[in-house]
Amino acid sequence: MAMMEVSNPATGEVIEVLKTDSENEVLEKIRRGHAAQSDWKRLDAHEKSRLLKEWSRLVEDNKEALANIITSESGKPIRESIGEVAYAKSYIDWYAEEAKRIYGRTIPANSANKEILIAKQPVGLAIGIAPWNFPAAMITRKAAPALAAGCTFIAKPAEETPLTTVKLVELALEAGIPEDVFQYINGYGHEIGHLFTGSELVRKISFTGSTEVGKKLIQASANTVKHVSMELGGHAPLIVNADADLDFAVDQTLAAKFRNAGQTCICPNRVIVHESIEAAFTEKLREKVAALKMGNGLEADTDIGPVINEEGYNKIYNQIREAESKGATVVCGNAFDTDPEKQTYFIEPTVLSNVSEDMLIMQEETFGPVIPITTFNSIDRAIEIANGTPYGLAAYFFTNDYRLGKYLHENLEFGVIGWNDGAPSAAHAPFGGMKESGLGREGGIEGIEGYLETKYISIGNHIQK
Ligand SMILES: NC(=O)c1ccc[n+]([C@@H]2O[C@H](COP(=O)([O-])OP(=O)(O)OC[C@H]3O[C@@H](n4cnc5c(N)ncnc54)[C@H](O)[C@@H]3O)[C@@H](O)[C@H]2O)c1
Ligand SMILES: N[C@@H](CC=O)C(=O)O
Repeated sequence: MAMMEVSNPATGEVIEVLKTDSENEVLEKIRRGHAAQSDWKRLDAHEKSRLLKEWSRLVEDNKEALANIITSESGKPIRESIGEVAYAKSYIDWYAEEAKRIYGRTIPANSANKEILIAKQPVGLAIGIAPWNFPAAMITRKAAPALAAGCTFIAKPAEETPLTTVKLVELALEAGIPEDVFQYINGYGHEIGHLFTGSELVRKISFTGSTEVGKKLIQASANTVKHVSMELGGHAPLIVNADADLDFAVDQTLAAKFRNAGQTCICPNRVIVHESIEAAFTEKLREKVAALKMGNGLEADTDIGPVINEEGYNKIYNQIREAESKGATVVCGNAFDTDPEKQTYFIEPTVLSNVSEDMLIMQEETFGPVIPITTFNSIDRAIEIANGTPYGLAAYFFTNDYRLGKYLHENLEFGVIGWNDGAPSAAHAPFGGMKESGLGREGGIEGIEGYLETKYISIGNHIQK
């Protein structure tokens, strides 16, 4: 029997040892999820809605416990984990309502004795594969619309953070959602992924994670032509124009960048500031960044926790060192506190200036607490830098000029835009990326569409008077 150790990235302590599902157990859960599909699909929409609302109530009642689990297994500061539970719950609340709003329509036919009706049906068993950086919200953002649409659902959490999913599923079952309707599978994605993509019983894969794994899943899903939605990596630009409200832009940059120690898919990774305000912006940012407290997320005053693991740490470390070797200036930070024996990896929040586009940090997703600052002197140049990436998830800009804002919005190739807003995510809005950042949208009315088939019936031979 294979076991999986879950440890706290801030202390290295093992929190729990979980059994992983064997190949047969994975296939059995898929079979059970598929078998439960027809009853769940038939359950009336108001009852599905009620069950989701009950799940939401239990999540609220258990928010401290859930937040503690999130912080213990991911290292995220506890304040942020409380925020993540509220964010995760907001998806359940939204889709509890949307369950009752899966509408069809009628189309005028091209003959008097015909009628065309359009209906929506659940796609079938869906598997939701989630990353470690938002272990609660990335599960509810998939499970809630799937269940609301009438799909049975299996959650596959990241190997670093399975305990949040275990608790969320326990609460869902306590709420009355039948156990074969909502299951989880525990295991290493690269070992069991082929069982999901290879099964004809799985009709949809909803994945959030790296672009590299997302591409593999799209390819492997082609054989059985599954529905896929892909929320993949990002490399968000943040543009600050000369007319921006500087203090506001600095505060929003700080909040957007250092959430979860910079390990958020929509964290600004490339700060592009008008050359006339670079010195003032950088100095204000330096002051605030230097005041952030790094430490164990379970301590209430921690602002920045550790990065998740050695691989993440090495990537960030190399990006900083490579930028320095090519002439970047360290404005603040650049200290490392690691204990490879305990597997704890802390990186002090760092700001780099004099950054150029040939540096790795401007080309690869960072997923860490580092802000590289570069400058522009014309808005088209800022757009060129911003769009110069295969990623297209989120972009931010700060300007009070309406016409400029509209121009930026039209020309930035990103699915989520924050205009004078460093926190654009919301359960009621369609989150997702362009280019290599993904396919499909999660949240909003769009977020349930990916779990629905569109079917039409053309009815002929009406009685003619
Ligand atoms: N676009 C978004 O909404 C969004 C949100 C959060 C994170 N992310 C991205 O996620 C990445 C960080 O998360 P990560 O390191 O956990 O990503 P990852 O791709 O390594 O893993 C994500 C999940 O995929 C599973 N997995 C890995 N290989 C698999 C395979 N071959 N088949 C099936 N499943 C497999 C893992 O077990 C994990 O559950 C970053 O690139 C980040 O930008 C994107
Ligand atoms: N931070 C994202 C998720 C990706 O990391 C969100 O705001 O939903």
